Amino acid sequence: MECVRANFRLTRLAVHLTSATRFSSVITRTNFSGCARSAMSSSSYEHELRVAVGAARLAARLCQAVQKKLLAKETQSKADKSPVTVADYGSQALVSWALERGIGSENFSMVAEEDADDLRKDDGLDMLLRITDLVNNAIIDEGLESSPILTKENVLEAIDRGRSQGGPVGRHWVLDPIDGTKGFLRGDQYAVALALLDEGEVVLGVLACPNLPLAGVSLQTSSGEPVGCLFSATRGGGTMMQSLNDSFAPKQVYVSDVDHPALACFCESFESAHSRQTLTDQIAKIMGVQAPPIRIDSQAKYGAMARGDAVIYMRFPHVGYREKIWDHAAGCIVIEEAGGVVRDAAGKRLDFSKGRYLDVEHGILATNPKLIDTLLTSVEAALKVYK
Ligand SMILES: Nc1ncnc2c1ncn2[C@@H]1O[C@H](COP(=O)(O)O)[C@@H](OP(=O)(O)O)[C@H]1O
Ligand SMILES: [Mg+2]
Ligand SMILES: [Mg+2]
Ligand SMILES: [Mg+2]
Repeated sequence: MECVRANFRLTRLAVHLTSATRFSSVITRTNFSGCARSAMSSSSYEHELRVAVGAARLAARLCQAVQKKLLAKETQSKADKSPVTVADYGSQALVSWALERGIGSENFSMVAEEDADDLRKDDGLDMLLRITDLVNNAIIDEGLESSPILTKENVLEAIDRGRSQGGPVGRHWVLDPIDGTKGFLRGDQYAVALALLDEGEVVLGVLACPNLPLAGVSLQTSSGEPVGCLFSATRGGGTMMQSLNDSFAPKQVYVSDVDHPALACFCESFESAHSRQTLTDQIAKIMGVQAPPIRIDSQAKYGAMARGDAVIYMRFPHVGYREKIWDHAAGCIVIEEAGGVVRDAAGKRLDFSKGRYLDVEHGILATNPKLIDTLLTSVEAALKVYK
């Protein structure tokens, strides 16, 4: 395994900095004139990137504060039985607030995982008050305002700005305020995942991963290592990684160029309910992958892969599950701009333009261009047996 790790390191090529990627965590209050807007719609998305990084970072700080002392009463069970915490809601409210402040409210559209329905009920009031406190404190701690500015009604509105249906026309922000809520509750990996869709294409993605080791994840990852990574990508601009607390400057990252399956390892969900791990074991076996999988929660996997920690990503939900765009949009561009390939099991690119859902054939795969054909052939062979 150590030899595999050494191989990963070799794939981390030259570090380079660009002015576009020297991010500031400050969120600017900007009202764009029509003229500024058309200049802004150039392909660089520099301003949007700066605002998105600031928003994701602000939300990640709230999540970190909550994860340290989460109480049982601060978690709800949604209609589909999945968990949602004060941090999921707080993160969504903060990102919504920060995006609107930085980008402007005209034509603002956001497709986000959470909504405020349960918080509007009588028994949601305690939780709403706690979220309102958390959000205001995060804004004050960041020095963005000097006193609380959001009422509980403002918080409800900010959360519910995420109800957009997305689609192929115009711009839509895509937010998973905490991806990997189960990992978050366990004290493991999670990510604040934010992407921008422009005319149906993902053009920007940010993944804030507060618990991801800076030095990389592997089967031997130990506790006590420095953690907290932020990945960001714009279409055509590459993928950058920096530390969440700014202790080192952004550097460009690349997927592994390992071209032999025997030297590759794959990553997948920690939760076996989220992906068919017996199927992925079979695919790995057919392919000739020898290392056991690295199992971690959330799109932190996409970030880890983008910097070469793992060579392959596989996700095969159980029959009947429909993927959502916020679970993959940011991760997908982070991998593609690091030189990787993301496909469904039929070899098609993921289409984020169809609304809130992401319809994929069987599952989602990612690897480098050298291994994608072998991976797809192995998937096809395994699916014939384990459909
Ligand atoms: N039965 C299921 N099958 C596949 N994915 C599921 C699932 N139930 C929940 N998920 C999704 O899996 C995401 C976590 O991904 P991972 O398995 O990579 O950690 C969850 O995101 P949230 O935690 O944002 O709800 C959720 O959207
Ligand atoms: Mg969820
Ligand atoms: Mg998610
Ligand atoms: Mg979530």
